[in-house]
Amino acid sequence: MQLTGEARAMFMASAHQRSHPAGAELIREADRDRRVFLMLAGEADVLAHSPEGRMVLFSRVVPGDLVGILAAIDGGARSTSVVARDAGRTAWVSPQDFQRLMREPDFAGAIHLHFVGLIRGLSERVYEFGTLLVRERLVRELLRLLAAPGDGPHLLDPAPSHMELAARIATHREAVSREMSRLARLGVLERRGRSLHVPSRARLAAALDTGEQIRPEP
Ligand SMILES: Nc1ncnc2c1ncn2[C@@H]1O[C@@H]2COP(=O)(O)O[C@H]2[C@H]1O
Repeated sequence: MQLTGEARAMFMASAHQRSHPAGAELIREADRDRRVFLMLAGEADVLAHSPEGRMVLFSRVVPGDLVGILAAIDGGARSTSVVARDAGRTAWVSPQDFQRLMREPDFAGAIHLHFVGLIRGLSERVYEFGTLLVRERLVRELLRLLAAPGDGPHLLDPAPSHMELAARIATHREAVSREMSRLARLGVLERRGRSLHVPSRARLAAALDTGEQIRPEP
């Protein structure tokens, strides 16, 4: 959730700041810590591990996002872990300061919008997991990752690994590798070094209709 404008200024007025290295566990699943973090620099993954060690990726935290709200609101344990993808910096407030901020209508309004976005995203994923094939889930996930609107060429740099994509769409790496090869054969994406090039979102979206009818661009 992006915290902007007045709500961000209110948060920063009570916040402490700290830097972290790549791989730092900013939040540990089931922990009792209840601080709320605002990402200032760097990115992080919201994730959980099954008892067998399988990773599920829920979301990506980018600069400007607020994370760690649930425990601060209900006093419960952390719902997931949040792990830094690279070196970065956060601002954090205590659960008591967060509760105080929540009594300010402007701040509470921003948090309500956050929960609406979270519920919409979760509903979309439950729908996808319940009804769609891996093939369709993968294309939808790639379209979400290609955040830029419009239909020009798009670049994911660095490209997400097949393992990461599998953790995002609740499948295994082999299934993702198979589908990525199929999409490359169709000419709707291309691996270029460490990045993934998508010439057209519309053509990638058309791959949702499956079939092998899409031809590589000349
Ligand atoms: N499905 C999800 N999508 C996005 N963010 C989440 C999701 N689940 C948990 N989080 C965030 O990750 C945080 C982990 O700590 P909290 O449970 O305190 O608060 C959680 C939310 O801020």
